[in-house]
Amino acid sequence: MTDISRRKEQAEFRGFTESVILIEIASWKISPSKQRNDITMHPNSILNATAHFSLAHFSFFFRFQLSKSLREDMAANGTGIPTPRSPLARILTDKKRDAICHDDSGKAVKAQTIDELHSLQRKRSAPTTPLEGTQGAFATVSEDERQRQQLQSISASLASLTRGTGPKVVRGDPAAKSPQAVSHVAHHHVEAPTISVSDSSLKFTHVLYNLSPAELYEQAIKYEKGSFITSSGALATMSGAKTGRSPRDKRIVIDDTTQDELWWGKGSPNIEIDEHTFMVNRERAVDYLNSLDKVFVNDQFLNWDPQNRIKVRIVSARAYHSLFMHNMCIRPTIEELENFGTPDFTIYNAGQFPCNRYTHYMTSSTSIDLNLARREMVILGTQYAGEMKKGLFSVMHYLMPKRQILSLHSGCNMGKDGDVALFFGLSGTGKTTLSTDHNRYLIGDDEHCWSDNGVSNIEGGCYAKCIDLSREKEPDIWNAIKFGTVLENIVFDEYTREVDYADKSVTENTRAAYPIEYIPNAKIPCVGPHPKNVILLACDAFGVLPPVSKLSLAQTMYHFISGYTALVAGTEDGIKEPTATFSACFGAAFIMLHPTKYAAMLAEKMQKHGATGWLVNTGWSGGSYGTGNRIKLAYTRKIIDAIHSGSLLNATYEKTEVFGLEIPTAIEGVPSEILHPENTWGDKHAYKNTLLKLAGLFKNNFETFTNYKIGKDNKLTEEILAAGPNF
Ligand SMILES: Nc1ncnc2c1ncn2[C@@H]1O[C@H](COP(=O)(O)OP(=O)(O)O)[C@@H](O)[C@H]1O
Ligand SMILES: C=C(OP(=O)(O)O)C(=O)O
Ligand SMILES: [Ca+2]
Ligand SMILES: [Mn+2]
Repeated sequence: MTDISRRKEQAEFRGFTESVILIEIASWKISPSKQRNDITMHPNSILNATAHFSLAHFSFFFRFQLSKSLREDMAANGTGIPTPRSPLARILTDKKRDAICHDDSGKAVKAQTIDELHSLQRKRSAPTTPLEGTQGAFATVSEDERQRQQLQSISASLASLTRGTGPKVVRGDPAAKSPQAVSHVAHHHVEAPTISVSDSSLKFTHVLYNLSPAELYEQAIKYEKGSFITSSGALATMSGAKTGRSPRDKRIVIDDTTQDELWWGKGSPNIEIDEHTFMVNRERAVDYLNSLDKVFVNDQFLNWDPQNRIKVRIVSARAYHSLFMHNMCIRPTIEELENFGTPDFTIYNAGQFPCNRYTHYMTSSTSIDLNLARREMVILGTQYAGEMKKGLFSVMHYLMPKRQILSLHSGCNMGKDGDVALFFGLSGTGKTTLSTDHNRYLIGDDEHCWSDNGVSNIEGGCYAKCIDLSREKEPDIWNAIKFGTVLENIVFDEYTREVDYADKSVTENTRAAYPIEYIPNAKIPCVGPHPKNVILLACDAFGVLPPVSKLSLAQTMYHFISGYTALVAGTEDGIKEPTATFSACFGAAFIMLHPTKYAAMLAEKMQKHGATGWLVNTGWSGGSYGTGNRIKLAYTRKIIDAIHSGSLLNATYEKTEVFGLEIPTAIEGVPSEILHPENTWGDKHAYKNTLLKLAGLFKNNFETFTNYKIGKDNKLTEEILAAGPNF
């Protein structure tokens, strides 16, 4: 049914119900009834009440229910006249005061005014830790003092670095004029600046600190255009002009330390800016945020490994951003929040405000700037929330390797026997889909750390692609899209608020961000033992990589450093060719050090813990994009099952030409003929040409890495160089 005809039908249906009820009410009015005395509410009152509702247009469902039962009744008694009985609950009238109805069913509410009545609705949260005992830094301070310190810390975050003082901050929504908020005003400013400084120093910045999802929903719906509640309870939002990340606008401050430590130059995601430019953008963001009525502040954690937890503060202007990060970072308990102290890293998200293109190094109106020395990130000119998530991931790619911990752009899950699998892959290759597995515990879908103690998730939530999402194929993700979940850039039915996941009108990159515990078999805390399987996912739109191959350690390293995937050319007209992407470590956009540093750590850990590497093609089979088809998700899941169970380790293998990949001859639940891609191609000549073409692309890409040594071992370096395609 088209949208227009559906709406027309809905309108007609409403019109129909409306006329039915008017007829019904009219017939009630004229029908004499013996039992009239028993009807405790005069039908005229019903008439008046209903007519009133009808005019107000609020009572659609009420009226629908009423008219439906009346229609059923008329059909049942065959008279066309409803049996005069009240469809509503009985209300007893006072016999003595005839014809006057009053409700004496309950006690009167203890309130003199409507405002007083409404003040009863919300009970104060009982958040505070008992002050006695060993509760950390704040154990000896009063609740007032603790709140003062917290506001001072936020004021310090928001301070202009040229004016020397922080803004005056006050807790709470400026729209809610509660006496408590006013009392904070008097006590909690940082310093009293004189009027000569500037008008901005006279103004208060209201801080909405770690709001709950319900509060953030209210903020979003009240103040942010494009915020709606969908039929499943998720919050639909729009990210504005940018519906994906802007890697070319990412900038890293180059200083004496980062100059030597980071990966710069060809292939690197790190484009430099100087310290001064960072400060210019930081000031721009801070001034913008302080000019607003209110800002959102989230204090949260990264990394479930308690020894390597990072405290992050996110200052943003939108409830959307605050709820997104609430879902994506680890949520502190009330006690943890009270003892939060100073953050290790701060994001200033002024995404609605552009950067100034007259500023040095700026090539567009968008800038995402990272300053590792200051431990700060500034976002200007993009509201896409994924920038915050992946920006923090970049930070972890710097901080963790310094502690000998490997940071991984991978999904991760664990079987009932404690067998852990990692799923590496670029965007859209299946990390989220395949790590979310009903038969296994989900540790995380995107960002992990591998330390001497095992694996830990960096995040507290998942960020799933929603395009063409179906309940049947991905039930756990489908069911996670409920109250609390942020749905970005999706399209929904105006009336029913049902999401149309097939609709790409806004973007193909529609997303859902939800807390990890929305997945029923999430492993909380999100940590696990050392991985047994390392699965490299490539969505090969050329259709020449096998659905699965077993890799040697050298091959695993070769493919890890290559980081290949091929995306379909997209929906644009005329472009038929798949486009190969090589992204070192399956996440070149986020790594900070040279790829070989991560590769060396991965090799060492895989060797030490005896993990097996696998290459899984979640892309095309039977021809390239345009001729063949994407490998069925059900088959990929069977392949992954066989890896997890260990049965694939013992399969019979044959070696492919060119890439030298070991491919199994049979897997339970997967048609054997698809396991060798050549079998699925009608045109064998085309297959060979495409295979050679892809091999050439691999070779070209790897040239940049041929001069590097991987780890301390010359032997491994040579093996890795030999592990690429041979032709
Ligand atoms: N054979 C397959 N294996 C994995 N994903 C598939 C397959 N076929 C289709 N898909 C779709 O591809 C997308 C993979 O995206 P996702 O798991 O979010 O990737 P990532 O987390 O790596 O960015 C999902 O929309 C999924 O439904
Ligand atoms: C959020 C992202 O991750 P992924 O697509 O890998 O899930 C991203 O790349 O912007
Ligand atoms: Ca609260
Ligand atoms: Mn993902």
